[in-house]
This record gives sequence, C-alpha cells and structure tokens, in this order.
Amino acid sequence: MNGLERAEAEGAEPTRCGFVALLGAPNAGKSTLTNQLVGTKVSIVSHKVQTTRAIVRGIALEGPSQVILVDTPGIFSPKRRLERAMVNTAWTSASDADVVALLVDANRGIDENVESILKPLAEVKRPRALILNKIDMIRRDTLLELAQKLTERLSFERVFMVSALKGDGVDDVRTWFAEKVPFGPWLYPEDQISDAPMRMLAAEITREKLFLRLHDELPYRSTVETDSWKELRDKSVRIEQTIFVERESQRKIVLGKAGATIKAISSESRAEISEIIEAPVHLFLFVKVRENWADDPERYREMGLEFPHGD
Ligand SMILES: Nc1nc2c(ncn2[C@@H]2O[C@H](COP(=O)(O)OP(=O)(O)OP(=O)(O)O)[C@@H](O)[C@H]2O)c(=O)[nH]1
Repeated sequence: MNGLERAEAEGAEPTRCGFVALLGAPNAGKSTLTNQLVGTKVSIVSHKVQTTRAIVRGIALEGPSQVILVDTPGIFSPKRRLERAMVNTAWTSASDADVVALLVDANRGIDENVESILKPLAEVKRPRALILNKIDMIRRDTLLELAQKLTERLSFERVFMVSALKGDGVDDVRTWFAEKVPFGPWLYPEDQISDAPMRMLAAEITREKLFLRLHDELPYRSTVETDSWKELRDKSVRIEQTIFVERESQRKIVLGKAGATIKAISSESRAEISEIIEAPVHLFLFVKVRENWADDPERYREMGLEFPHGD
C-alpha cells in the first residue's frame, strides 16, 4: 500500500507536495508575494540576497499541501560564467517545478525583462499561471488590456490579479498552487520548515565556493547538504554540512594539502552566510564519497545550482 492508498484507507486527506517556480523581473514583487503566500508560519530568506540563487524562498502550507516556492535568479543578460550558470539554473528549476508562475509588475507592463522571459517560458511544459501584481497602482482598464496582451502571447491556465503588498488576491493564488502540486509526502517536516530556506541557501553558498575554487577538477554534480542548523544561546549559528563527491580521489582534492582547500572554502562560505544571516557562524564541513548519487533523482531535484555541460 502506498502513502496515498494508506491515507485514503484511513480516511485522512492524502498529502500533497510540490515545487512552484516563481519567475519575474527584478522588483516584480517576488519577495513580497512569497511573504504573503507563506504567511507568518515561516521565516523567509533575507532580502539582502540580491543575486538569489536557485533556492527555496519559502514554504507555504495549505490544508494537506506543502507548496515549496522556488526562486529563480533575476539575471537577464548574463556575462560571467556564474551568471550564465544561474540563468541556466533558473530555467532548469522552472522545468523541474510542478507549476510555473510568471509574476509581472502590472504598473511596468511588458518591458524588456518580461519579453526575455516570455519566449523561453513557452518551452516549459508545466502548468502555467500569470500573476499580475501591484494592481493597487493601476486602473482597471489598463490592467485588463495588459492581461489580454500577455495571454495573446502565451497561454496560461490561470490569470491572477493581485496586490502582494496589500494581500489582495493572494489567497486564491495559494489555493490554486495547493491544488496543483502532486500527491506525495511532505519534503520538509513541519519543525524544519522555518529554517529550510536558510539550510538550502547555506548549502548553495558552500557549493558556489567549492566550484569557484575547484571547477576544473570536480564534476559539476558534486552536492552540498546542510545536515544541521542550530541557533546557539549566544545567537551564533552552528552549521554542519556535507560535501558529497563521487570518488575518493575527488575527496582528496576537496580536502587539499593538510586540509588547506577545505579550510579556505569553509572560511569563505562562513563569511558569506554570516553576512546574510547577520550572526556569527560556526561552520563544520565534511567530505564524503557517495557512489552513484547522480542516479538518485530525489536528491538531484532537491539541489540547486547546476552547471551546464561543457561550460
Ligand atoms: N504598490 C505595490 N508595491 C508592491 C507590490 N508588491 C511589491 N511591491 C513593491 O515593489 C518593490 C519590489 O518588491 P520585491 O518583493 O522586493 O520584488 P522582488 O521581485 O522580490 O525583487 P528582487 O528579489 O530584487 O528581484 C518593493 O518596494 C515592494 O514593496 C504591490 O502589490 N503593490
């Protein structure tokens, strides 16, 4: 009996869980909307993280559903290698998500950023919603005109008109997301939800430091996981992370001579995490060999940054 059948047999409502990718130009209101969707239950990634990585921004709960809001980096004309990787990641996370929502600042309308999203978005074969935000700032006829223009360009399963700032229309968006995510167990236990986004972000930061240093020597599929995140009494945070590599030889590379490489990665990562969470951080890094982890699709899906082949 699987989880779904068991829940039905017990008369309980089966749980749902899935990813929603929020796409939108910088300033469209992704943070504001996420905060509203997530409500007071969950603390949210600091807004100081401007170059948002492919990362869980927040987790919204609605009835039996856990809706994991995945952020996408707001970079539209990538120049550097890392930026290209991030844009690539944005579209990969959109294609991996169960639902994709395009958030448009209705007051700005269709600018070049929106233009640059529309075309690749057509290729993402996922249920799509259009969310027109900041409706408190514009006239109704202008809004309807914009909705019509956008839906002529691309079809959407639903069109929402919201004011993320005031919270108007946000409940409908949450309800729709909750209905669209597939049946399945919750990925985050309720007691971990509040720091899940920070755990993921911290893992991404270490992963970035790892790659900046070792991209020539490491397969891009190495992953980092945050094993524990504890706030100590003095307000500092103790974080334990594991770097997973595929082979013993790679483990040695990550460690470096007398541990010099991992020490450098750790201190860079610690400094950045500490800056973001505005608290002292004690970071403990472990390196483990995990064979065939790349065959584990669950893990693969949970992780963020993915560097394109041959880049
Ligand atoms: N009037 C109005 N302002 C809004 C609304 N939603 C967001 N804003 C404002 O728009 C600005 C940008 O909102 P954010 O939520 O930070 O936008 P974002 O898309 O997360 O921005 P980046 O993370 O920098 O890409 C902020 O000043 C918000 O207060 C809305 O519904 N109405």
